[in-house]
Amino acid sequence: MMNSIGVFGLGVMGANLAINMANKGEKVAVYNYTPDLIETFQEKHLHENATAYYELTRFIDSLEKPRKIFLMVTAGAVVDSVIESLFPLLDQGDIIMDGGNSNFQDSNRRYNDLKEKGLHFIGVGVSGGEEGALNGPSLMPSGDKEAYQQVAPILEKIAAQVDGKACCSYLGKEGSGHYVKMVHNGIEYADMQLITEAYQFLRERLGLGVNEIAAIFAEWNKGELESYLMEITADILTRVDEETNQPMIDVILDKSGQKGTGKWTSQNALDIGVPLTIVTESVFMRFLSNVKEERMIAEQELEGPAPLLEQTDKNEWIELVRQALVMGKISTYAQGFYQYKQASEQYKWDLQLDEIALIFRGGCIIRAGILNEISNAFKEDKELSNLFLSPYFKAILNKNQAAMRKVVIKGMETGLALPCFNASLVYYDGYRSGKSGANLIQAQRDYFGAHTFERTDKDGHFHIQW
Ligand SMILES: NC(=O)C1=CN([C@@H]2O[C@H](COP(=O)(O)OP(=O)(O)OC[C@H]3O[C@@H](n4cnc5c(N)ncnc54)[C@H](OP(=O)(O)O)[C@@H]3O)[C@@H](O)[C@H]2O)C=CC1
Ligand SMILES: O=C(CO)[C@H](O)[C@H](O)COP(=O)(O)O
Repeated sequence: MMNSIGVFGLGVMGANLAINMANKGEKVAVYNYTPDLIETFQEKHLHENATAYYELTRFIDSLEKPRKIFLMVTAGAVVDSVIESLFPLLDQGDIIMDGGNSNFQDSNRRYNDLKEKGLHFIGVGVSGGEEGALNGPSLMPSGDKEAYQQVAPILEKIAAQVDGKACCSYLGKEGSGHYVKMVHNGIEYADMQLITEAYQFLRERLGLGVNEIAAIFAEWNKGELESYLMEITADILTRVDEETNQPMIDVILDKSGQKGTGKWTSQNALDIGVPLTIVTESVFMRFLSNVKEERMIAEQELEGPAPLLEQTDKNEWIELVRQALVMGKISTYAQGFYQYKQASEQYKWDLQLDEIALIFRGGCIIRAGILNEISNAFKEDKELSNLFLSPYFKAILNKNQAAMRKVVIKGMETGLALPCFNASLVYYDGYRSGKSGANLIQAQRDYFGAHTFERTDKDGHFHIQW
């Protein structure tokens, strides 16, 4: 019997996706560039529906036509070299899916190159980590719709399911699926940083212990802040290091890694003219975290205010921080979904924002209760530009902005950097200002560079001798 799909790449994600497919009844062929991971797969994941191949030709020949091959390899040049190795073995109409965190511009190129050669390329954003890959990830596929329809029964079956709906939908042409995944990761960075800022405020300014904070986060996770990241953070804070008996969080070095998708999201926001300040601050904070040695010196050299809040009602501050976190989260999604809207218009992708929010509800790292409301907001008003203006979110922001101000001011007064909380508030105040300061910018530009300006009282572009 022929295999219905082939998985190329048996690292963390590929092996688990292959087993997910096998568990759902697909006959899966698996292959890896080096034999070690094939052996590991056979030892760890023996499955009646999964067959491992050590030779690429046999792997390809075992697949039903049109062949469906799911690549789960390191993003970047590796994807091109794998496609090159596959190309001579494939026939017209075969379908290559790339599930890695590929740059959407690479996916645009691969889509067009393969189309010219008579092959289909489907970029599939995958989120959910190891556990999601095995039990149901969020999948963000794009490419030719007809090609997608041929793989849809498999992808929609292996994806997470929420309220009877698969967390997998055709998103649009070219590399739009990888674009959606990229911005997903940007939101992920910002959400992680916002939770971290809430944690730092509670720990370093209110003086709460990790177990108290774990309990607070677990409680918050039952309400407006319900999300996977909130849930795992509460869990992380309860973990004790077996070697030192200290909270695990206190023995982890405060230098953050990153693979680049957050940075790409910010770079693209600059390219297409979107104010993505919260994600960008979170990327910058990861960079700043990495100069640990310099920060340790600066801590001794540079002055700041007394760090702890005195004579304070802790419960009142805990609630203020919760409200600030809700506002930060809404602001992050507002900016991220605004980026989707702008990208969709500029790249002519016709992204459906309500659908994107739906497929993020299960399987992925940013899954959160708020996504139902985000989907509703864009479903109710297809022209909605910014979530801030939807009735549901407007009401929350009008209520929570006062709390955000108090937390941000207290952070500044006590010398605690809260870049993402601060960026949320700056964005909120900037967005709700009918009058910006850009008239002065325009005057300056015209003064030094004769760049012209528009007037408030008549049409046209004007330049004056200053
Ligand atoms: N880990 C996660 O949580 C998530 C990861 N992703 C993305 O999925 C992709 C895979 O990630 P993950 O499984 O974690 O990574 P791993 O490092 O576990 O696996 C990488 C895979 O790529 C293969 N590979 C590396 N170099 C080459 C090469 N030159 N030619 C052919 N194959 C090669 C490896 O094979 P070999 O051992 O033979 O080198 C291995 O199968 C990445 O793009 C990642 O960004 C997406 C969502 C979540
Ligand atoms: O795509 C993912 C989750 O959605 C990966 O876990 C990704 O590696 C996370 O990004 P980074 O390593 O840059 O923090």
